[in-house]
Amino acid sequence: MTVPTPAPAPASAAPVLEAVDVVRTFGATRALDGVSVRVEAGRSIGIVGESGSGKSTLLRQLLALDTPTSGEVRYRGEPVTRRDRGLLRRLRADVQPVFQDPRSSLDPRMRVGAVVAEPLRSLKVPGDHRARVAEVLASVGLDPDTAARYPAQFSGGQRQRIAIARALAPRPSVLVADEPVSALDVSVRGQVVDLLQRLAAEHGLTLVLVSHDIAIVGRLCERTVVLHHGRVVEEGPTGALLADPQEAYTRRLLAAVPQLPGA
Ligand SMILES: Nc1ncnc2c1ncn2[C@@H]1O[C@H](COP(=O)(O)OP(=O)(O)OP(=O)(O)O)[C@@H](O)[C@H]1O
Repeated sequence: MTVPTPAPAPASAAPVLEAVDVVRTFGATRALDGVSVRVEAGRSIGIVGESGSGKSTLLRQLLALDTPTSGEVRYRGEPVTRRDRGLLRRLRADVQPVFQDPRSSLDPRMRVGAVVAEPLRSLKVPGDHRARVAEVLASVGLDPDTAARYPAQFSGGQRQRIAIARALAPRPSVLVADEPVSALDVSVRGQVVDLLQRLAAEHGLTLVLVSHDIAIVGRLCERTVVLHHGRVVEEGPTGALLADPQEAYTRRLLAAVPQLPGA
C-alpha cells in the first residue's frame, strides 16, 4: 500500500485575517499601539501577554466587533469597514468566536439545540439545522439528546464543548478563541485543549487563540505573538519562542507558566 505523503506546507500561506498597524485607544489608554499580525489560512496562532496587554482588544478587532482608532483589519485581503455589509456577513459566517466562560456565553433560557443552531439562524444558513446540530454535537463528543436539555444541566467542560459546537455549526474556516479553558476546572482543561487540537486538524481550521497561559499555546499553536502594553514585542514559531525567548518580557511570562495536566 502506498501512503500518500502530505505536500510540504508553503513557507507562507495566504492571510485570512490581518491586523495592519492597528491602534485602539480608550481615552488615554492605548490598548493597541500599532499592532500588525497575520493570521494565515489553515495555521494556528497564539496571542499571549499578561492581563491588560491588549489580547482581547486585538481579538475583538479580528472578529470585527470593534473598529480600530487607526490602521486596518483585512479579511481575505479586503479592508473590513462597517459600510461593507457583504464582507462583514462573509466574515461573520467564516470567523467564529469561542469565549472564555461558557456560563455567561450560553443563554440559560435556551435549550442546547437552539443555542447551537443560533448562528445558523442568524446567518440564515440554508438546510436542516436539526441535523447539523446533531452532527456538531457528536463531533465535540456530546450525545444527540444533549440538544433537548439546558446549559445549566452540564458541567463547565461540557458547556465549553457546547460553545465549541455552536462555533462550528456554520462551518467556519477560522476559530477565534479567547481564553477558552481558563474558566474551567484544571482537571478538564487538557481535554478541551485536546478537543480543539483534534477539531482544528480534522476540519483544517485556522485557529487564533488568546491565552495568558503559554503552556496551552505551546500545545495548540504553530506561531505565537507576544503582546506587551498593546505592542508586539516578540513573534515567531512557538517551539523556538518557548525554547529561546529573545525578550526579557517573554522570559518573564515563561517563568510564570502553570503546567497543564498531561503536558
Ligand atoms: N471597553 C473598554 N473601555 C476602556 N478601557 C478598555 C476597554 N477595553 C479594554 N480596555 C483597556 O485596554 C487595555 C487592554 O485590555 P484587554 O482586555 O485587551 O487586555 P487583555 O490582555 O485581554 O487582558 P486580560 O488577560 O485581563 O483579559 C486595558 O488597559 C483595559 O483596561
